[in-house]
Amino acid sequence: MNLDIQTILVVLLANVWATALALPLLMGWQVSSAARLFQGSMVLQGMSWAVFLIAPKLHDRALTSVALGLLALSFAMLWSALQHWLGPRPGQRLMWALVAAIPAVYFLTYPSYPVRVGTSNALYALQMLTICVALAWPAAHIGRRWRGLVLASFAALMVVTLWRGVLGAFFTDAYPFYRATHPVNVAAVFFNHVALSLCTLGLLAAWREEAERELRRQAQTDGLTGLLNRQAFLERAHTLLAHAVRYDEPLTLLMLDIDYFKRINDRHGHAAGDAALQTVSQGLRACTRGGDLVCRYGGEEFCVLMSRASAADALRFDERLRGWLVKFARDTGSELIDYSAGIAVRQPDDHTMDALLLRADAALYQAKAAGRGRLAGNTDGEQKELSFDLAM
Ligand SMILES: Nc1nc2c(ncn2[C@@H]2O[C@H](COP(=O)(O)OP(=O)(O)OP(=O)(O)O)[C@@H](O)[C@H]2O)c(=O)[nH]1
Repeated sequence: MNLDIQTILVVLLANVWATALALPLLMGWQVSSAARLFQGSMVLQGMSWAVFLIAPKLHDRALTSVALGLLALSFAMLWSALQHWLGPRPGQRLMWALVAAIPAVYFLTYPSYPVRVGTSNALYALQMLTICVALAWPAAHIGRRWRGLVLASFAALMVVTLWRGVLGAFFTDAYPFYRATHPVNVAAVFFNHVALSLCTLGLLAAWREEAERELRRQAQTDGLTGLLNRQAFLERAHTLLAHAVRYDEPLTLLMLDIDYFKRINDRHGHAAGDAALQTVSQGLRACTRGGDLVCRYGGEEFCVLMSRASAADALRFDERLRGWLVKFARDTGSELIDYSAGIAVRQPDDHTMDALLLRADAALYQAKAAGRGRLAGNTDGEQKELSFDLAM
Protein backbone atom coordinates (compact mmCIF):
# COMPACT_ATOMS: atom_id res chain seq x y z
CA MET A 1 0.00 0.00 0.00
CA ASN A 2 1.48 3.30 -1.02
CA LEU A 3 0.25 5.70 1.62
CA ASP A 4 1.65 9.09 2.40
CA ILE A 5 1.88 8.97 6.20
CA GLN A 6 2.32 12.71 6.55
CA THR A 7 -1.00 13.34 4.78
CA ILE A 8 -2.77 10.70 6.87
CA LEU A 9 -1.37 12.27 10.03
CA VAL A 10 -2.75 15.66 8.96
CA VAL A 11 -6.15 14.02 8.31
CA LEU A 12 -5.94 12.39 11.75
CA LEU A 13 -5.17 15.76 13.30
CA ALA A 14 -8.20 17.29 11.55
CA ASN A 15 -10.33 14.37 12.68
CA VAL A 16 -9.24 14.64 16.34
CA TRP A 17 -9.84 18.40 16.39
CA ALA A 18 -13.21 18.07 14.67
CA THR A 19 -14.22 15.53 17.33
CA ALA A 20 -12.77 17.60 20.19
CA LEU A 21 -14.72 20.68 19.06
CA ALA A 22 -17.92 18.80 18.21
CA LEU A 23 -18.16 17.10 21.62
CA PRO A 24 -18.91 20.21 23.74
CA LEU A 25 -21.26 21.49 21.05
CA LEU A 26 -23.13 18.21 21.11
CA MET A 27 -22.97 17.51 24.85
CA GLY A 28 -23.20 21.10 26.11
CA TRP A 29 -21.08 22.79 28.75
CA GLN A 30 -22.99 21.69 31.86
CA VAL A 31 -21.81 18.10 31.91
CA SER A 32 -20.69 15.62 34.55
CA SER A 33 -17.05 15.37 35.67
CA ALA A 34 -16.61 12.19 33.62
CA ALA A 35 -17.93 13.84 30.46
CA ARG A 36 -15.71 16.88 31.04
CA LEU A 37 -12.65 14.63 31.43
CA PHE A 38 -13.57 12.85 28.21
CA GLN A 39 -13.92 16.20 26.38
CA GLY A 40 -10.62 17.41 27.87
CA SER A 41 -8.80 14.26 26.83
CA MET A 42 -9.85 14.84 23.21
CA VAL A 43 -8.56 18.42 23.26
CA LEU A 44 -5.23 17.24 24.71
CA GLN A 45 -5.00 14.56 22.05
CA GLY A 46 -5.58 17.21 19.36
CA MET A 47 -2.85 19.39 20.89
CA SER A 48 -0.47 16.46 21.08
CA TRP A 49 -0.88 15.55 17.37
CA ALA A 50 -0.42 19.20 16.39
CA VAL A 51 2.85 19.41 18.35
CA PHE A 52 4.00 16.07 16.85
CA LEU A 53 3.58 17.45 13.36
CA ILE A 54 5.51 20.67 13.94
CA ALA A 55 8.21 19.16 16.19
CA PRO A 56 10.74 18.07 13.52
CA LYS A 57 10.71 21.54 11.97
CA LEU A 58 11.47 23.33 15.26
CA HIS A 59 13.05 21.52 18.21
CA ASP A 60 12.38 17.85 17.73
CA ARG A 61 13.71 16.60 21.09
CA ALA A 62 11.85 19.04 23.33
CA LEU A 63 8.66 19.34 21.31
CA THR A 64 8.24 15.63 20.71
CA SER A 65 8.69 15.08 24.46
CA VAL A 66 5.93 17.65 25.06
CA ALA A 67 3.70 15.95 22.47
CA LEU A 68 4.26 12.57 24.11
CA GLY A 69 3.44 14.06 27.52
CA LEU A 70 0.21 15.57 26.20
CA LEU A 71 -0.85 12.26 24.69
CA ALA A 72 -0.03 10.42 27.94
CA LEU A 73 -2.04 13.02 29.87
CA SER A 74 -4.98 12.63 27.50
CA PHE A 75 -4.98 8.84 28.14
CA ALA A 76 -4.81 9.45 31.91
CA MET A 77 -7.81 11.80 31.67
CA LEU A 78 -9.73 9.20 29.72
CA TRP A 79 -8.85 6.65 32.41
CA SER A 80 -10.13 9.07 35.09
CA ALA A 81 -13.38 9.48 33.15
CA LEU A 82 -13.75 5.69 33.24
CA GLN A 83 -13.28 5.78 37.02
CA HIS A 84 -16.17 8.22 37.31
CA TRP A 85 -18.39 6.12 35.08
CA LEU A 86 -17.45 2.68 36.34
CA GLY A 87 -16.28 3.21 39.93
CA PRO A 88 -12.75 2.76 41.35
CA ARG A 89 -10.37 0.98 38.95
CA PRO A 90 -6.92 -0.43 39.69
CA GLY A 91 -3.75 1.31 38.47
CA GLN A 92 -4.23 4.94 39.50
CA ARG A 93 -0.63 5.49 40.63
CA LEU A 94 0.79 3.68 37.63
CA MET A 95 -1.31 5.79 35.26
CA TRP A 96 -0.09 9.10 36.70
CA ALA A 97 3.49 7.88 37.04
CA LEU A 98 3.43 7.07 33.32
CA VAL A 99 2.23 10.59 32.49
CA ALA A 100 5.44 11.91 34.05
CA ALA A 101 7.70 9.07 32.91
CA ILE A 102 6.82 8.98 29.19
CA PRO A 103 8.03 12.50 28.24
CA ALA A 104 10.91 12.40 30.74
CA VAL A 105 12.25 9.05 29.53
CA TYR A 106 11.88 10.12 25.88
CA PHE A 107 13.75 13.37 26.50
CA LEU A 108 16.55 11.69 28.44
CA THR A 109 17.02 8.78 26.03
CA TYR A 110 16.64 10.93 22.90
CA PRO A 111 20.26 10.47 21.71
CA SER A 112 19.70 6.70 21.37
CA TYR A 113 17.04 5.96 18.75
CA PRO A 114 16.42 2.28 19.72
CA VAL A 115 16.15 3.13 23.43
CA ARG A 116 13.79 6.09 23.03
CA VAL A 117 11.51 4.38 20.52
CA GLY A 118 11.53 1.12 22.48
CA THR A 119 10.87 2.63 25.91
CA SER A 120 8.32 5.27 24.92
CA ASN A 121 6.21 2.79 22.96
CA ALA A 122 6.48 0.18 25.74
CA LEU A 123 5.32 2.76 28.31
CA TYR A 124 2.39 3.82 26.10
CA ALA A 125 1.42 0.19 25.68
CA LEU A 126 1.41 -0.08 29.48
CA GLN A 127 -0.91 2.94 29.67
CA MET A 128 -3.23 1.36 27.12
CA LEU A 129 -3.16 -1.92 29.03
CA THR A 130 -4.20 -0.03 32.19
CA ILE A 131 -7.14 1.45 30.25
CA CYS A 132 -8.09 -2.03 28.97
CA VAL A 133 -7.98 -3.39 32.54
CA ALA A 134 -10.16 -0.48 33.72
CA LEU A 135 -12.71 -1.35 31.04
CA ALA A 136 -12.63 -5.08 31.73
CA TRP A 137 -12.69 -4.72 35.55
CA PRO A 138 -16.15 -5.69 36.85
CA ALA A 139 -18.74 -2.90 37.13
CA ALA A 140 -22.21 -4.20 37.85
CA HIS A 141 -24.78 -3.51 35.13
CA ILE A 142 -22.80 -0.73 33.48
CA GLY A 143 -22.59 -0.62 29.69
CA ARG A 144 -21.08 -3.91 28.59
CA ARG A 145 -21.40 -2.91 24.94
CA TRP A 146 -19.65 0.44 25.04
CA ARG A 147 -16.97 -0.99 27.30
CA GLY A 148 -16.37 -3.79 24.80
CA LEU A 149 -16.12 -1.31 21.93
CA VAL A 150 -13.61 0.96 23.67
CA LEU A 151 -11.66 -2.01 25.02
CA ALA A 152 -11.31 -3.52 21.51
CA SER A 153 -10.05 -0.16 20.19
CA PHE A 154 -7.44 0.22 22.92
CA ALA A 155 -6.35 -3.42 22.68
CA ALA A 156 -5.71 -2.96 18.94
CA LEU A 157 -3.80 0.28 19.58
CA MET A 158 -1.77 -1.44 22.27
CA VAL A 159 -0.71 -4.26 19.95
CA VAL A 160 0.39 -1.82 17.24
CA THR A 161 2.23 0.34 19.78
CA LEU A 162 4.09 -2.66 21.18
CA TRP A 163 4.93 -3.79 17.67
CA ARG A 164 6.40 -0.35 16.98
CA GLY A 165 8.43 -0.43 20.21
CA VAL A 166 9.85 -3.89 19.51
CA LEU A 167 10.81 -2.90 15.94
CA GLY A 168 12.39 0.35 17.11
CA ALA A 169 14.36 -1.29 19.92
CA PHE A 170 15.45 -4.58 18.37
CA PHE A 171 15.02 -4.29 14.59
CA THR A 172 16.09 -0.68 14.21
CA ASP A 173 17.14 -1.03 10.58
CA ALA A 174 13.69 -2.30 9.66
CA TYR A 175 11.94 0.61 11.36
CA PRO A 176 13.22 3.99 10.19
CA PHE A 177 10.88 6.65 11.62
CA TYR A 178 7.24 7.08 12.61
CA ARG A 179 6.55 9.12 9.49
CA ALA A 180 8.05 6.55 7.11
CA THR A 181 5.66 4.52 4.96
CA HIS A 182 6.16 1.29 6.88
CA PRO A 183 3.46 -1.36 7.56
CA VAL A 184 3.55 -0.67 11.31
CA ASN A 185 3.06 3.05 10.74
CA VAL A 186 0.23 2.44 8.26
CA ALA A 187 -1.37 0.10 10.83
CA ALA A 188 -0.83 2.67 13.59
CA VAL A 189 -2.54 5.57 11.79
CA PHE A 190 -5.27 3.22 10.53
CA PHE A 191 -6.02 1.98 14.06
CA ASN A 192 -5.76 5.50 15.44
CA HIS A 193 -8.51 6.61 13.04
CA VAL A 194 -10.73 3.62 13.74
CA ALA A 195 -10.09 3.83 17.51
CA LEU A 196 -10.91 7.53 17.53
CA SER A 197 -14.31 6.92 15.92
CA LEU A 198 -15.14 3.84 18.01
CA CYS A 199 -13.97 5.40 21.29
CA THR A 200 -15.99 8.53 20.59
CA LEU A 201 -19.10 6.46 19.89
CA GLY A 202 -18.47 4.25 22.93
CA LEU A 203 -17.84 7.14 25.29
CA LEU A 204 -20.89 9.03 24.03
CA ALA A 205 -22.89 5.91 24.90
CA ALA A 206 -21.26 5.96 28.38
CA TRP A 207 -22.29 9.57 28.81
CA ARG A 208 -25.87 8.83 27.72
CA GLU A 209 -26.04 5.90 30.11
CA GLU A 210 -24.82 8.15 32.93
CA ALA A 211 -27.49 10.75 32.06
CA GLU A 212 -30.17 8.04 32.12
CA ARG A 213 -28.96 6.83 35.53
CA GLU A 214 -29.05 10.38 36.85
CA LEU A 215 -32.59 10.91 35.51
CA ARG A 216 -33.72 7.67 37.16
CA ARG A 217 -32.10 8.78 40.43
CA GLN A 218 -33.77 12.19 40.26
CA ALA A 219 -37.14 10.62 39.53
CA GLN A 220 -36.82 8.49 42.66
CA THR A 221 -35.40 10.94 45.17
CA ASP A 222 -36.58 14.05 46.92
CA GLY A 223 -34.48 16.99 45.74
CA LEU A 224 -34.18 18.70 49.12
CA THR A 225 -33.29 15.77 51.37
CA GLY A 226 -31.92 13.18 48.95
CA LEU A 227 -34.25 10.58 50.50
CA LEU A 228 -36.57 8.41 48.42
CA ASN A 229 -39.69 10.22 47.28
CA ARG A 230 -43.14 8.87 48.06
CA GLN A 231 -43.63 7.02 44.76
CA ALA A 232 -40.26 5.27 44.81
CA PHE A 233 -40.79 4.41 48.48
CA LEU A 234 -44.19 2.85 47.80
CA GLU A 235 -42.83 0.78 44.90
CA ARG A 236 -40.03 -0.64 47.07
CA ALA A 237 -42.25 -0.95 50.12
CA HIS A 238 -44.61 -3.27 48.23
CA THR A 239 -41.68 -5.57 47.50
CA LEU A 240 -40.56 -5.58 51.15
CA LEU A 241 -44.12 -6.27 52.28
CA ALA A 242 -44.51 -9.14 49.80
CA HIS A 243 -41.25 -10.61 51.08
CA ALA A 244 -42.37 -10.27 54.71
CA VAL A 245 -45.73 -11.94 53.92
CA ARG A 246 -44.01 -14.75 51.99
CA TYR A 247 -41.58 -15.57 54.80
CA ASP A 248 -43.90 -14.49 57.63
CA GLU A 249 -41.43 -11.95 58.95
CA PRO A 250 -42.23 -8.89 61.07
CA LEU A 251 -42.35 -5.54 59.29
CA THR A 252 -42.96 -2.19 60.94
CA LEU A 253 -43.81 1.17 59.47
CA LEU A 254 -43.01 4.37 61.31
CA MET A 255 -44.47 7.65 60.08
CA LEU A 256 -43.17 10.86 61.60
CA ASP A 257 -44.07 14.50 61.30
CA ILE A 258 -42.04 17.45 62.58
CA ASP A 259 -43.86 19.34 65.33
CA TYR A 260 -44.78 22.99 64.87
CA PHE A 261 -42.88 23.08 61.62
CA LYS A 262 -44.91 26.01 60.36
CA ARG A 263 -43.53 28.00 63.30
CA ILE A 264 -39.92 27.33 62.18
CA ASN A 265 -40.80 28.66 58.72
CA ASP A 266 -42.67 31.65 60.09
CA ARG A 267 -40.05 32.61 62.68
CA HIS A 268 -36.81 31.89 60.86
CA GLY A 269 -37.76 31.79 57.20
CA HIS A 270 -38.22 29.10 54.58
CA ALA A 271 -34.50 28.37 54.34
CA ALA A 272 -34.42 27.49 58.06
CA GLY A 273 -37.42 25.20 57.44
CA ASP A 274 -35.51 23.52 54.61
CA ALA A 275 -32.46 23.11 56.85
CA ALA A 276 -34.64 21.48 59.54
CA LEU A 277 -35.94 19.00 56.96
CA GLN A 278 -32.37 18.22 55.94
CA THR A 279 -31.34 17.74 59.56
CA VAL A 280 -34.14 15.26 60.17
CA SER A 281 -33.25 13.34 57.02
CA GLN A 282 -29.61 13.27 58.11
CA GLY A 283 -30.72 11.85 61.46
CA LEU A 284 -32.93 9.28 59.74
CA ARG A 285 -30.01 8.13 57.61
CA ALA A 286 -27.75 7.89 60.64
CA CYS A 287 -30.23 5.92 62.76
CA THR A 288 -31.69 3.42 60.28
CA ARG A 289 -30.17 0.06 59.42
CA GLY A 290 -29.13 -1.04 55.95
CA GLY A 291 -32.18 -2.56 54.27
CA ASP A 292 -34.66 -0.14 55.88
CA LEU A 293 -36.52 2.19 53.54
CA VAL A 294 -36.59 5.89 54.38
CA CYS A 295 -38.56 8.48 52.47
CA ARG A 296 -39.85 12.01 52.58
CA TYR A 297 -43.52 11.20 52.34
CA GLY A 298 -44.52 14.80 51.76
CA GLY A 299 -44.09 18.25 53.36
CA GLU A 300 -42.56 17.66 56.79
CA GLU A 301 -43.64 14.04 56.97
CA PHE A 302 -41.27 11.06 56.70
CA CYS A 303 -41.73 7.29 56.59
CA VAL A 304 -39.39 4.52 57.68
CA LEU A 305 -40.21 0.93 56.76
CA MET A 306 -38.21 -1.47 58.89
CA SER A 307 -37.86 -5.01 57.67
CA ARG A 308 -37.58 -7.83 60.21
CA ALA A 309 -38.40 -5.26 62.90
CA SER A 310 -40.99 -5.52 65.69
CA ALA A 311 -42.70 -2.66 67.53
CA ALA A 312 -39.91 -2.85 70.13
CA ASP A 313 -37.31 -2.33 67.39
CA ALA A 314 -39.27 0.67 66.12
CA LEU A 315 -39.38 2.06 69.63
CA ARG A 316 -35.62 1.73 69.95
CA PHE A 317 -35.19 3.42 66.57
CA ASP A 318 -37.39 6.29 67.77
CA GLU A 319 -35.21 6.67 70.88
CA ARG A 320 -32.05 6.67 68.77
CA LEU A 321 -33.44 9.35 66.45
CA ARG A 322 -34.61 11.56 69.31
CA GLY A 323 -31.19 11.18 70.93
CA TRP A 324 -29.51 12.06 67.63
CA LEU A 325 -31.61 15.23 67.28
CA VAL A 326 -30.85 16.29 70.88
CA LYS A 327 -27.12 15.79 70.28
CA PHE A 328 -27.33 17.68 66.98
CA ALA A 329 -29.06 20.64 68.65
CA ARG A 330 -26.45 20.62 71.44
CA ASP A 331 -23.46 20.34 69.08
CA THR A 332 -24.65 23.04 66.69
CA GLY A 333 -26.35 25.30 69.22
CA SER A 334 -29.54 25.17 67.14
CA GLU A 335 -33.14 24.82 68.22
CA LEU A 336 -34.21 21.25 69.04
CA ILE A 337 -36.35 19.71 66.30
CA ASP A 338 -39.04 17.55 67.80
CA TYR A 339 -41.50 15.28 66.07
CA SER A 340 -44.50 13.06 66.59
CA ALA A 341 -44.59 9.55 65.22
CA GLY A 342 -47.03 6.73 64.61
CA ILE A 343 -46.17 3.13 64.04
CA ALA A 344 -47.99 0.21 62.48
CA VAL A 345 -46.84 -3.38 62.72
CA ARG A 346 -47.71 -5.76 59.88
CA GLN A 347 -50.76 -7.88 60.66
CA PRO A 348 -51.41 -11.29 59.05
CA ASP A 349 -54.09 -9.88 56.74
CA ASP A 350 -52.01 -6.89 55.53
CA HIS A 351 -51.38 -7.61 51.88
CA THR A 352 -50.96 -4.04 50.67
CA MET A 353 -49.16 -1.03 52.08
CA ASP A 354 -52.41 0.94 52.26
CA ALA A 355 -53.53 -0.73 55.49
CA LEU A 356 -50.17 -0.14 57.19
CA LEU A 357 -50.06 3.47 56.02
CA LEU A 358 -53.58 4.13 57.27
CA ARG A 359 -52.81 2.72 60.72
CA ALA A 360 -49.47 4.56 61.00
CA ASP A 361 -51.20 7.80 59.96
CA ALA A 362 -53.96 7.31 62.53
CA ALA A 363 -51.35 6.61 65.21
CA LEU A 364 -49.44 9.74 64.20
CA TYR A 365 -52.63 11.74 64.55
CA GLN A 366 -53.05 10.22 68.00
CA ALA A 367 -49.51 11.24 68.99
CA LYS A 368 -50.18 14.82 67.86
CA ALA A 369 -53.51 14.91 69.71
CA ALA A 370 -51.84 13.59 72.87
CA GLY A 371 -49.49 16.58 73.00
CA ARG A 372 -46.78 15.92 70.31
CA GLY A 373 -43.15 14.92 70.82
CA ARG A 374 -44.11 11.27 71.27
CA LEU A 375 -44.72 7.95 69.58
CA ALA A 376 -48.07 6.18 69.31
CA GLY A 377 -49.13 3.01 67.59
CA ASN A 378 -50.82 -0.30 67.63
CA THR A 379 -49.41 -3.75 67.75
CA ASP A 380 -52.53 -5.85 67.50
CA GLY A 381 -54.71 -4.10 64.94
CA GLU A 382 -56.55 -2.01 67.53
CA GLN A 383 -55.76 1.67 67.84
CA LYS A 384 -54.68 2.55 71.33
CA GLU A 385 -52.27 4.92 72.98
CA LEU A 386 -48.86 3.41 72.83
CA SER A 387 -47.39 1.90 75.92
CA PHE A 388 -44.96 -0.62 74.50
CA ASP A 389 -43.36 -3.21 76.56
CA LEU A 390 -39.80 -3.23 75.34
CA ALA A 391 -39.47 -6.89 76.20
CA MET A 392 -42.14 -8.03 73.74
N1 LIG B 1 -39.37 25.20 54.41
C1 LIG B 1 -40.23 24.27 53.93
N2 LIG B 1 -41.49 24.26 54.39
C2 LIG B 1 -42.33 23.32 53.93
C3 LIG B 1 -41.93 22.39 52.94
N3 LIG B 1 -42.98 21.59 52.68
C4 LIG B 1 -44.01 22.01 53.47
N4 LIG B 1 -43.63 23.05 54.21
C5 LIG B 1 -44.41 23.81 55.20
O1 LIG B 1 -44.63 23.02 56.32
C6 LIG B 1 -45.71 23.61 57.05
C7 LIG B 1 -46.57 22.51 57.66
O2 LIG B 1 -47.43 23.13 58.54
P1 LIG B 1 -48.51 22.34 59.39
O3 LIG B 1 -49.11 21.27 58.51
O4 LIG B 1 -49.42 23.33 60.03
O5 LIG B 1 -47.66 21.53 60.45
P2 LIG B 1 -46.94 21.99 61.79
O6 LIG B 1 -46.70 23.45 61.87
O7 LIG B 1 -45.71 21.12 61.90
O8 LIG B 1 -47.95 21.57 62.88
P3 LIG B 1 -48.11 20.14 63.53
O9 LIG B 1 -47.77 19.12 62.49
O10 LIG B 1 -49.54 20.08 63.94
O11 LIG B 1 -47.19 20.09 64.69
C8 LIG B 1 -46.46 24.52 56.07
O12 LIG B 1 -46.25 25.86 56.43
C9 LIG B 1 -45.77 24.23 54.74
O13 LIG B 1 -45.70 25.38 53.93
C10 LIG B 1 -40.60 22.49 52.45
O14 LIG B 1 -40.14 21.71 51.59
N5 LIG B 1 -39.78 23.43 52.98
